[in-house]
Amino acid sequence: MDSTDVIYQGLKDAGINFIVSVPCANLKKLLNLVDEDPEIKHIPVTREEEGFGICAGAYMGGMKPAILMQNSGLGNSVNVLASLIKLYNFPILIIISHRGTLGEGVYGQVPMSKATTKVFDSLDIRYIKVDNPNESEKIVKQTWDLAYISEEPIALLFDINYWKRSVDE
Ligand SMILES: O=C(O)C(=O)CS(=O)(=O)O
Repeated sequence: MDSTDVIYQGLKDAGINFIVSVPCANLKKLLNLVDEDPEIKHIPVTREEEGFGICAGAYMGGMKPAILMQNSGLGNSVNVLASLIKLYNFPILIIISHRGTLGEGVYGQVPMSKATTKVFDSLDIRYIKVDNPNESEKIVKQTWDLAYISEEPIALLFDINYWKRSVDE
């Protein structure tokens, strides 16, 4: 198991069965695991705001939704998060590849990196920075469970160095 496998296992433990995604290089393996899983309906989308709307509909249809995205897409999602997801209390597990953090090589990733937590704070959306892959499976499951009972979206932030860390076997 590596740092991606434990996130995937947490999604399975949580019973997440509907996932939308906008790709990021750091999510490549997770996207493949999700796409190959017959128990998960995977919908790749072109913009994160579209994905949040689809997750809302899936939840109303009885599914347990998550979105896999890069933090840069949070900028595309402010209105849908405020005016639909938060307003009508949709639980969504938000798995974020947090780019622009230590080790980032792409300058264009820096502005949204600094804005990410401020945007979540302004929207009153809880977020958890996950640094230790050994805790990821439990955190992913518990975060969905908390999102579900509190009827709200909750984000997990995985920075650039997270994906380089190993899991204690
Ligand atoms: O591939 C990605 O994850 C990107 O966002 C493009 S780049 O910022 O890595 O160039």
